[in-house]
Amino acid sequence: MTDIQLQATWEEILKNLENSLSTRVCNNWLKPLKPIKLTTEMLELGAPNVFTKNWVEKYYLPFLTDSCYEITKAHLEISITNLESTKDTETIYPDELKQQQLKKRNTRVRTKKKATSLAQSNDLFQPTLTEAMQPPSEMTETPLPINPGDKSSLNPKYTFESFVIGNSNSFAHAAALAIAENPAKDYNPFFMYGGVGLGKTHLMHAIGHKILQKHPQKRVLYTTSEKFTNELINSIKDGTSAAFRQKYRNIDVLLVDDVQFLANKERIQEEFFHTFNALKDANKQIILSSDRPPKEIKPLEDRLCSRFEGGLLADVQAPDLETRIAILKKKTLMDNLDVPLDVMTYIASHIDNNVRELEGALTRVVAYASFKHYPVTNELAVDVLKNTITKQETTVKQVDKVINIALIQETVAKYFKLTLADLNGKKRNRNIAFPRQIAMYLAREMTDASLPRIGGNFGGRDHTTVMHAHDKIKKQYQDNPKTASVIDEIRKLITS
Ligand SMILES: Nc1ncnc2c1ncn2[C@@H]1O[C@H](COP(=O)(O)OP(=O)(O)OP(=O)(O)O)[C@@H](O)[C@H]1O
Repeated sequence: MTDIQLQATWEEILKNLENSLSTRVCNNWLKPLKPIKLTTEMLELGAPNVFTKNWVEKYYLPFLTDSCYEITKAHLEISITNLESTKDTETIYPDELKQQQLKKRNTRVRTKKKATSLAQSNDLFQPTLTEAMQPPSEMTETPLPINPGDKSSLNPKYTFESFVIGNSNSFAHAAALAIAENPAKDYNPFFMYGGVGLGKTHLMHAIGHKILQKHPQKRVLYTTSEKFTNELINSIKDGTSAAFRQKYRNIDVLLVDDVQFLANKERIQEEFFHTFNALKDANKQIILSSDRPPKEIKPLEDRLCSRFEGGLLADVQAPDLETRIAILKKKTLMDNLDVPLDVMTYIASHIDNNVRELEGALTRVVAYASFKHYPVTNELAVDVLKNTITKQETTVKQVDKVINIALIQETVAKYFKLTLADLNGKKRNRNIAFPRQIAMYLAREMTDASLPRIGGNFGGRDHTTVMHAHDKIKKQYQDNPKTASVIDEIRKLITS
């Protein structure tokens, strides 16, 4: 049989496998195999590494045998050879491999125990371990190894183009872009932190995409600290630590989300520390995210904490009103949804500290409208979201008028002929700072919103800034008739 015939037969076998296995499994595990020899008795395949060989033998051999029969109508024995040079592997992990060979028979029992005791040392491991004992899951497994240019760990929707920049995330965005342009140059590691649903994951993926656009041969892997943990436990269980290390140390850009889950997991932290060092020493880019800064991840080994802090830290805060509206506008544009601006303003002014929830609210309103064949209106949004939006955030001063921070900001901005961006922005000149303080004062007086919530709506400002503005304007209202009449006039506009 010629090489071309061999290749064509193998391709037929592969194509036929797609009827019984998912594309992802075929792509990750079976397509990397190379046909070496086909006789009437056997098919010899080459695996790129020992891990793939073991994995395919363990889980996919019956599928291969069946598919071979369907194509060749012969009962072939499948033999898989590890194509990776043993010499090279030994240079990298001599101890691991020797140990593996020596302990081959006992490994399974002992490593299973080891994984179990690891798991028992921390409750958080319990579901993780259960998961680890399962056959490969398409959702949790990442391919081994990572191929150059492989984008499969990245969400195609999370790009720089779909990310809205505002005061709350401009620093993190600028840093992310700089790193994407020049990976492993100035900011390594890059550590992003901030509350839930504020765009950290989105930015991480955007970096990955951009790097691959510029350098299509780079190996980029996005993962979470939980996945890292699962894979490590799996590798201990299966005696494949060498393959685990090879995977994680043989990439150009490692993006690890939610590293706060490393807290309290000593053994995982140790492995992560070595992975981190290996990549850093090889001048590879590391990007991390967490819901809190490194110092607040506890307990976290000091050496790991100091490494996390050794690069660039960037916090991502809750977006201000303008950014929230812009995010909704972008989403409607991208998803081709027809939503009036006042509906977006209503949603954005009520859901202010989680973009995921903000997008969810928009989706619910649009879905409900389309399901019922209603037009998307403010009344509909109020109705659909009535259980999501707590009454605390708004005060109904008149029977049919809802007064909220957004309305106050819009009215004040209009009165002083400013843009919302100015009112909520960073500029401090008196013709902007004074209206801003009036708006903060009115927000405090006319709604039940808390000081931090008001501050968050004014470009992510601190509650003490709101307190100061409120006290100052309150005093002026009492002492200065001109200021008092301006405020009364604005108040009337708001309630009218
Ligand atoms: N500035 C933004 N522009 C566009 N979309 C955004 C922005 N910020 C967040 N999102 C969207 O909000 C959703 C949640 O963002 P993401 O998952 O990145 O948050 P996160 O900070 O990683 O949260 P978590 O800590 O829960 O993982 C995503 O759909 C993301 O695309």
